[in-house]
Amino acid sequence: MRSNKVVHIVSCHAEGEVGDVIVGGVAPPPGNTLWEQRRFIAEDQALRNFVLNEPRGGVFRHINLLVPPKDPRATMGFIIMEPEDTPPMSGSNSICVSTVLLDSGIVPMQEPETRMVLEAPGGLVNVVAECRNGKAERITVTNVPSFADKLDAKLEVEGLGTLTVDTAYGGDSFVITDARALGFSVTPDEARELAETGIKITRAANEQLGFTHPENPEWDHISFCQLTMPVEEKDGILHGRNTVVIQPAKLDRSPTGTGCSARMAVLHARGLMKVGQRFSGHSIIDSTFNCRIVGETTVGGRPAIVPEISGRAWITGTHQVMLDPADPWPAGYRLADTWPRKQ
Ligand SMILES: O=C(O)[C@H]1NCC[C@@H]1O
Repeated sequence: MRSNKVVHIVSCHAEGEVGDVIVGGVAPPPGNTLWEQRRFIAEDQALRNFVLNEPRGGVFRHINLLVPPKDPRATMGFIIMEPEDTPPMSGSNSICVSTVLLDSGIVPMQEPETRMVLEAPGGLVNVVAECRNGKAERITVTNVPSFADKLDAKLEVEGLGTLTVDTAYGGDSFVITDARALGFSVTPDEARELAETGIKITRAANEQLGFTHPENPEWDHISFCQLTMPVEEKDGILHGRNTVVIQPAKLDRSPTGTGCSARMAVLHARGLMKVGQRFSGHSIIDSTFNCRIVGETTVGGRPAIVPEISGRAWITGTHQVMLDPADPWPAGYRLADTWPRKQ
């Protein structure tokens, strides 16, 4: 066996969505801020291609790179690599990162509760981990401020007609629309069609509505389409099933922490959710994130909420990803059978 590169990865998933964590073998990328380091990773593509492309990765995979924090309040920084994007923040990935940091002993665990601050490219997030018998059993993340952008916008989508949609930011940018109006009930048998429909909606939303984060103009597109089932109230808690379509055309297996944050921002903007109220987001595989609005704030002068998301993650393995110097595909490859062109 020979290799001129070894990347050490602890694999993990949060409520079904893969969020592997690089714990060694990669030097911190250049940059004075986490955002500049994120930009380097996104533009350079070398690490992204090495770990995400086949034969080492695949379209189902998200990988997080641990980096020393730039902000002295944070214990650790992390840069999220999704199949096509290198986003400001991610709910499932932040839950995986927290779990790997604690369960693998990188950050000392305190039972029954460990608190830490993590630095994502999109800002600081507070983490409270419920820990028992050496395992971080539940991770609660106070997400970055989230806000509704456009409510009840009209969107023309080829083959679907005129849809009514909302756009919102919850650590990443969303177009949100009613799944039932499109004939879906968000069940696993619909997965392929949901993914193809969501990608069409995201493309149309980027062409017709657009999005620019008011305090970070570099985040200037809509990343995801969230297809939602109606909200129902049970015992004072709002419940909502959804699926989130990730570029190039895959569904989030988790209820999507940034998506639940964006949805709560929309509910709050409509007066349908107040500070302190709880929302349970349910995914296409019936996993759950317990969410809450913990406060109100502003982003670039517009009303915003401070969302909390809570879920569980489990380590699935460890890997040493290597490169044989004779491998003819050192950057790997993508084929459109599983990895369609980004739209
Ligand atoms: O939970 C989330 O926010 C994410 N899951 C994968 C894609 C999103 O970043």
